[in-house]
Amino acid sequence: MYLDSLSIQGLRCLERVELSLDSKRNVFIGDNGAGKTSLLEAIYLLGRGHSFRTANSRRLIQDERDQCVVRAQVQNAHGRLPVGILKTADATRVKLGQDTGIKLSELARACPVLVLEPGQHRLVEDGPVLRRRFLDWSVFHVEHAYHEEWRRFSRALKQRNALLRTAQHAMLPTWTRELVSAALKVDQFRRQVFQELLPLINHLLTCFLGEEHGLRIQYRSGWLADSSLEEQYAKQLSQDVERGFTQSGPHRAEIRVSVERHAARDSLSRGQQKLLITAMLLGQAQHFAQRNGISPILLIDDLGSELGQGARATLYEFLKSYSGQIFVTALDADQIPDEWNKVAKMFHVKHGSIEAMV
Ligand SMILES: Nc1ncnc2c1ncn2[C@@H]1O[C@H](COP(=O)(O)OP(=O)(O)OP(=O)(O)O)[C@@H](O)[C@H]1O
Repeated sequence: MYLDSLSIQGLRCLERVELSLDSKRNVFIGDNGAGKTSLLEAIYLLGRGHSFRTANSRRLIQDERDQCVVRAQVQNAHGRLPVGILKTADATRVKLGQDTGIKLSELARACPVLVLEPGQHRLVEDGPVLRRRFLDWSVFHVEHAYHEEWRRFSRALKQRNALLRTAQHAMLPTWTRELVSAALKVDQFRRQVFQELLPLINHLLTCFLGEEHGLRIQYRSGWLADSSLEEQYAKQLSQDVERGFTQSGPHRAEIRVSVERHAARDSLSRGQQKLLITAMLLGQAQHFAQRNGISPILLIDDLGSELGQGARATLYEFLKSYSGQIFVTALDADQIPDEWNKVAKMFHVKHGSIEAMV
């Protein structure tokens, strides 16, 4: 699966861009502020429905415009599929083939994409939400029943929370039973996928940080391990009523990353954090490929920045054997592995316009 061509209109400084792409490696070189990250943002938008830099679509849309549009031809095992996404300040419209009104989940399946970019230190530094999303991306892409179970869980949680806030609790046992049933499924999927991901990530951590890295990554379900979820809901009922929400469950799950009992965010340097995140994302890409037989699109912003020589060599080695399509940005061509000069398609980015180098 890869993007054959790409068209962008009205996204940040990219007024109108039309590109014919290489199925494997595409490199974008340009000065600060030229529009390189915006290009990656456009591709990410196609596969995720939102930006990795902002939750506010208005910022993504070029000043003076009221919408941005990204279109691509996806080449997959069944042939060519046109995909497109249009964003206004408060709406998103998706097109797959000739069909409009498509759900974002369908777009995500057609165009799986992962990004490695400087802002991702938040994956380590922020609370559990981003790490849950990290795991859920993998679960969604390898366990197709997961999405429905997650929706069932979210619906039951919403209903239970609404009931907790009223004085009418007659339906509470029914929705609690539904919540427990969906929660256990969600947890089971997550736990299984986490077990598959972990050895891949650990192997990459060893490559990047050496045998003695001391990092430990654990999955926590979102409720205490010493009793069943049903028992915990029974025990916590009066507190849940008092607070007006359900305190335990998959919505409180966590991927805990620690070094010698300390949270990773308190004990790793910025560079080590970057290596940890790189290992997590590359492990995720490998896992996707093992389970689906195809590799997701990899977006790498500012290739090689903040990495020492050894780590950079490990990353280049990984990318060399990566079978999926890769998009990288860099300030200078000398940040790009030498052997790529012959095989990659090179583009020059300047003031929001992008030209293939000849
Ligand atoms: N909504 C917008 N409308 C128009 N221009 C915008 C908008 N948002 C950002 N820009 C401009 O887009 C330009 C491109 O930024 P981008 O982050 O893509 O650059 P970059 O090439 O990745 O730079 P760097 O190497 O410094 O990260 C910036 O100059 C920024 O001012």
